[in-house]
Amino acid sequence: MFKQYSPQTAQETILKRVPMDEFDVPEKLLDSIAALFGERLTPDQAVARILREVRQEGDAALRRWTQKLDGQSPDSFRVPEEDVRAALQSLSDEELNALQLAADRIRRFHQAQPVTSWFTNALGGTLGQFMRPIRRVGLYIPGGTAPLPSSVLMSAVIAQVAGVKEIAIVAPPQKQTGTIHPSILAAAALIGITEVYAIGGAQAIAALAFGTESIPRVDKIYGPGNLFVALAKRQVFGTVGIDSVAGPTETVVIADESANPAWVAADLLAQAEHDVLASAILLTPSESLIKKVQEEVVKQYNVRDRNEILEASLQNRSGAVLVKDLQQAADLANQYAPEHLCLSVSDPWQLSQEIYAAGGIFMGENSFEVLGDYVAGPSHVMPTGGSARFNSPLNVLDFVHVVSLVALDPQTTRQIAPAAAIIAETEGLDAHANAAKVRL
Ligand SMILES: NC(=O)c1ccc[n+]([C@@H]2O[C@H](COP(=O)([O-])OP(=O)(O)OC[C@H]3O[C@@H](n4cnc5c(N)ncnc54)[C@H](O)[C@@H]3O)[C@@H](O)[C@H]2O)c1
Ligand SMILES: N[C@H](CO)Cc1c[nH]c[nH+]1
Ligand SMILES: [Zn+2]
Repeated sequence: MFKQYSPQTAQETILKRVPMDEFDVPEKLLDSIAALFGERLTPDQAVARILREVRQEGDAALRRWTQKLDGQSPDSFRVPEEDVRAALQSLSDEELNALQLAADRIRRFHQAQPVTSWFTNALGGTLGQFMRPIRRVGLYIPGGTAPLPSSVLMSAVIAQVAGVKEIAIVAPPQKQTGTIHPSILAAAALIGITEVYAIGGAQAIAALAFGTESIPRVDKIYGPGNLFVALAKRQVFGTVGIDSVAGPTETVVIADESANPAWVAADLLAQAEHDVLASAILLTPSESLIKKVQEEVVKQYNVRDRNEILEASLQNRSGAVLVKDLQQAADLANQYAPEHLCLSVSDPWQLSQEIYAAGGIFMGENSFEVLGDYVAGPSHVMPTGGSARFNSPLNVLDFVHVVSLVALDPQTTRQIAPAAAIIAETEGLDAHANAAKVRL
């Protein structure tokens, strides 16, 4: 169930990075797409069709796809504000306290992030950069396999820290109740957000990107989601901003003999339960640790009711790789650029010096990854699919943008305008040159 690989076979299989639209999608998922769309389409093609239809037809297409994919035909997508607030009653004090603790830690962590406007007088007059919050943002909250109220906090609190004025949340309606899971609504209410829409998947991303009769479009879309959500975000980029591609969860654990095999197995299983396309990979120079982890995986496998998902994700994109040494483990991890990288080794600080491509590094067994999912402080919305080579976990900078400020004094203007005129003439742009010369 949790196979062993050599570094070479791992690189050809579980560690191989392919663009998201070329994912080796399980046959069962392709069959479900064919049944839903009436023809055999790749996930990327299916997403393109949903986006096109919502863009052209607005709410009508949104309703049609919500019916097809989530089995609901709502009169209105907006969850009434009183229902959002009332959801707080659905949680126990214990649950509310845990969410409050998480929200407080996420807020304090992000308030410590330096994000400041700055100015200089060194170039004549004043030049600088204003940091301005993005005006209206849309946050996707996953809810297909499991409702994730933690994702509300892991994105919305950061938007609040950045000073975003309008925050809209979308999450899929539950098949059983026809509306969003109350824990998601309660997490929104807990931090004072009440603009919530019960739509999910690619159709929700389309609504946020293009706007519909009932959903005003946003300036930038954030948040994690399954393959359909991630592909949709990628396809609408340009029409709106997106944070990053935060698709199916990935965890790499680098472990040595000092690691506790039961804990390593628990951490791998935890992330494998997210999605049939999730990946959970162990890199270790210890064959005996692999054996023990494999035994533990089997022992701990019966985690609640997620066996079907676990089985698929452990088969598809997961496994243990027997490496030569920890340096080779670090090299493979850097090539793969996982969302989460857990260092269950005797000296994680030393090994961390070798790592340059990962969404987040979890140092040693006290800092296990599930704490990062919920309460540590940094956002759990992290880049996947290899995009951790160039993207970052969600943070305050994602919710602001730079506006340049040019306020020159007359003396500097006179001094630099001739150079502007010369460059304009070099470019053959006479009107530009003229605009500089008429000042001289
Ligand atoms: N990278 C991160 O930071 C991060 C964080 C949290 C969660 N995640 C990931 O988020 C994902 C959550 O996925 P989920 O499925 O539970 O919820 P989801 O809300 O992302 O997706 C559910 C929606 O997918 C659409 N959908 C389902 N099957 C479809 C099909 N065959 N064709 C077209 N659309 C279809 C439906 O509209 C449904 O509403 C997981 O992959 C998890 O690993 C990632
Ligand atoms: N592991 C996910 C990030 O990839 C975040 C999450 C939410 N709830 C549980 N886990
Ligand atoms: Zn998780």
